[in-house]
Amino acid sequence: MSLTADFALELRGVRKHFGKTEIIRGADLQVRSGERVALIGPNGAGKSTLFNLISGRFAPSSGEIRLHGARIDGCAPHEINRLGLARSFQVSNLFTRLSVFENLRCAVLWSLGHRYAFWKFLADLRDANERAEQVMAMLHLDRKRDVAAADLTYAEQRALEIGLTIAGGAGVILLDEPTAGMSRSETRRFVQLIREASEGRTLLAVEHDMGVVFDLADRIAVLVYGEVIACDTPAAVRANATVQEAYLGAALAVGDA
Ligand SMILES: Nc1ncnc2c1ncn2[C@@H]1O[C@H](COP(=O)(O)OP(=O)(O)OP(=O)(O)O)[C@@H](O)[C@H]1O
Repeated sequence: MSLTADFALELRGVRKHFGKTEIIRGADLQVRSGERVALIGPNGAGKSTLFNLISGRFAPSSGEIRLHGARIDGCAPHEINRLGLARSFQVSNLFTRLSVFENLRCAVLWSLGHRYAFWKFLADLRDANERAEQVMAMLHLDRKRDVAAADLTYAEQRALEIGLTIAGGAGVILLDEPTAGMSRSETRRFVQLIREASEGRTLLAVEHDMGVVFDLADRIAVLVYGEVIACDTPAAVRANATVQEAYLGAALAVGDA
């Protein structure tokens, strides 16, 4: 099988060891453009490590990571970001003293890059204002336009955090446990918001809440001991005996309890 640009994101035989311990052990994953994939697996399976590899925080020990067909393994995080992949952390990216609007405008301006011509900056600023307003409306944060990020509710901060990735122009978004720490009703609303905001974009999300996973994902990738043991539709993954045995049986039993 050849590597192609048909996939927004592709991992081939990715390995990562820390010292003598191999944490990611030949992970393969293909995410199509516009697809929403949830990455699940038991604690310590390597989900965060995989995100760190994709976003450039760590370089793989071996294997390939491709974004729209181009190799990104070994690239710095800011280079990968410029190529259109953004990672949404749990609130850590926000400028807490800046308003909602200013945060979004900063993300747009960053994506436009620094061009040291004043006339160009003014034109960019107009575009950035418009884009920031659009994303703000999409996130239903227009009523909080001038509120400092620090004064938003937790769910609003998470929404703004996702907004930064979108305002920055990312086509591929990694979400770290998007609904962690939210109440049931917040979670329901937030899943809907993620769905709307990610329309036309590619999403890879680590999520522990199986309700969210099965509600949001087009496909579910199951990582166990550093290997992707299945990547399929929610129904197929639910019915997969190996997944049941390795992880999902226990996770669903806990979720159902
Ligand atoms: N920088 C590092 N150096 C050494 N070991 C590490 C490093 N980062 C992660 N590990 C180890 O890799 C393993 C996988 O950790 P990771 O956080 O990727 O798992 P996870 O699937 O995200 O777990 P969880 O669901 O609990 O967040 C763990 O045993 C962890 O201790």
